[in-house]
Amino acid sequence: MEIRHATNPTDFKSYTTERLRNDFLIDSLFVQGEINMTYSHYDRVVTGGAIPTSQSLKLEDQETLKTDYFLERREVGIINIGAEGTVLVDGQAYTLNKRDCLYVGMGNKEVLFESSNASDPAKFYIVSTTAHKQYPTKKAPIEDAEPTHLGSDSESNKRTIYKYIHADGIQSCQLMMGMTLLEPNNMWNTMPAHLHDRRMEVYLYFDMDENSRVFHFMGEPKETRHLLVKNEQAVLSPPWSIHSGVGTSNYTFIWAMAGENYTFTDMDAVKMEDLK
Ligand SMILES: O=C[C@H](O)[C@@H](O)CC(=O)C(=O)O
Ligand SMILES: [Zn+2]
Repeated sequence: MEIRHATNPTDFKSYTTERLRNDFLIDSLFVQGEINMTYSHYDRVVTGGAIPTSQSLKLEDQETLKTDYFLERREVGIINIGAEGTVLVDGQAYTLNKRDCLYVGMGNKEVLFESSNASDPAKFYIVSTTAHKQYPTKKAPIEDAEPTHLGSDSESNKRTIYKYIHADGIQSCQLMMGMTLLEPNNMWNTMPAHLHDRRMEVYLYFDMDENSRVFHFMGEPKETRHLLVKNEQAVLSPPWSIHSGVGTSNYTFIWAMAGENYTFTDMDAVKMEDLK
């Protein structure tokens, strides 16, 4: 598992493009036949991708976690962004179609990923956080997620936020997870921007063409930077950073949060005049 250390906003000001990408961009999550994970020291969030083909893939990394099994002291949210697949949780099978979410609680010893068709595999996006008690394993298709309609055509940010794992949905210790779908011809997310110094966040951008890019904006409001993000790449957002993006064409993204509180609406809006 790759380790990403935390940084502070003062040092961040001097970072080059290369340093920004090394620290905050997760550029190869999804590789056929592999499970790839990145461990961030922001709230100890593990971000991963798994594309099982002919063989199943197992959620594990004892060497990094030094626990007997992955979910000994953790919980995990899984969203399939590929074709149909199955997650086996201690032998219990959960079939996930594209955009279905599965929460697996602390204490489950074995989590296996499988694709229904090796030539058209599932793509499991994984976000795991530390946990202190077991909540029930639960599956939710996007239809069961709570929708919030935001934005407008005139601002090019008309979109729907679907919350899967949150206070009024699938219960967890600290993980919050959902998906934001932009309406066709709408390219902006999360603008006006916000902060929540109580929680870090991870964005996964997907459903993009090979040559499309998202300009993802980060940094303190008065000191912004950007990352060029391709299809199926993720960005780690420090608690002190804005997290907003604009695409060269349409895209979808999954957001996940962890930290001090469990209040989705706890966001400090950034005034346009304060953005630099
Ligand atoms: O803290 C919450 C997260 O940044 C996202 O939910 C924002 C988002 O999906 C959007 O505005 O489209
Ligand atoms: Zn946010």
